[in-house]
Amino acid sequence: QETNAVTLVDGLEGVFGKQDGFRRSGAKGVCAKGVFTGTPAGAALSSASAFSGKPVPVTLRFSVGGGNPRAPENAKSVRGMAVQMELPNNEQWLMANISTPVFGAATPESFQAFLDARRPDPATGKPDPAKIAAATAANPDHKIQPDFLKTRGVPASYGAVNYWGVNAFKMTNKKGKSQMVRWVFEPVGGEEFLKEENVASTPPNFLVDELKGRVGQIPVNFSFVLQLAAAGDPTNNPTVQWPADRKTVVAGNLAVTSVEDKAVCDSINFNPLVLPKGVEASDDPILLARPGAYAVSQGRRLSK
Ligand code: HEM
Repeated sequence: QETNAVTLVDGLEGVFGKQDGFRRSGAKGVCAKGVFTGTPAGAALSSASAFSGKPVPVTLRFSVGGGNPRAPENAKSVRGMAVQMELPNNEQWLMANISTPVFGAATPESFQAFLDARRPDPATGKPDPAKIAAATAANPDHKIQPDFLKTRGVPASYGAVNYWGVNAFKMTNKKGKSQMVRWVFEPVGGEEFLKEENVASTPPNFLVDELKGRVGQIPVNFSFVLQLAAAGDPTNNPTVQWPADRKTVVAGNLAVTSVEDKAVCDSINFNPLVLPKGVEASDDPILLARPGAYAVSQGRRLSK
């Protein structure tokens, strides 16, 4: 069977159920506003106006990975931060970043197999462990993201965890020089995780109030860090990290300034291929599969 935008969203609905009105992934979340300010080091890599040094208004959406609108937040699951920058000349830069440096599958076909194996068995209402084991054996890339999550705690705040872009992108500067990059938003105050002994007693819905409190009390800032590929680093596999010693550049700062009503984000589809001049997609098949699936999900959630 062919894998496409519809089969992928059907796969998400198969795992999480049809949750009318909610995103088919990142279903549980909260909207926010902020300001992005680029650095000269960013401008040296990309001609994008985001790096002009002038403050850029942004709409943000923080979320919990997956299609469950009631997902518990005291769990070692994926957190998301989606970003919509409003740039001059009607340009936008949209991103949807996650709290792991890798994705759960290397290709759309492998992600389809990951989802299909986790669809609950109608007889038991639960996924069949044998099907999951068979899918993992056939697709060893399924192990990489869960293995990473096991090495981390439960994020203590939407405002204090790293958010990686995961997919590779191409940046081109004013001189026409191009460089493949990956990015990560790193909280300026460092990452914060719940103490193991406090996880069980932490309420399953603490993240929105925590973020409101944090934004009201302290600056909530992230550094926007670019990792520069060297020759031969793969740009088409979101489960393979580049070596940790690759050069990094602080290309900007993101300040989260307010928490907003859900409605502010409902109409936004954080299509990661809406890019400004100076930034282009890589050949990563997962990246290229995302816009179609997001559009199918958006159509379904806005119509029902
Ligand atoms: C083929 C692979 C993927 C598929 C099929 C997929 C599918 C989806 C869908 C259907 C949505 C809901 C969109 C909406 O209703 O507006 C979504 C949201 C999201 N995805 Fe993906 N995704 C994929 C890969 C990724 C990757 C690689 C990342 C991270 C780099 C990512 C991060 C996110 C985030 C953070 C959200 C929530 C965005 C928001 O707040 O609106 N996804 N994804």
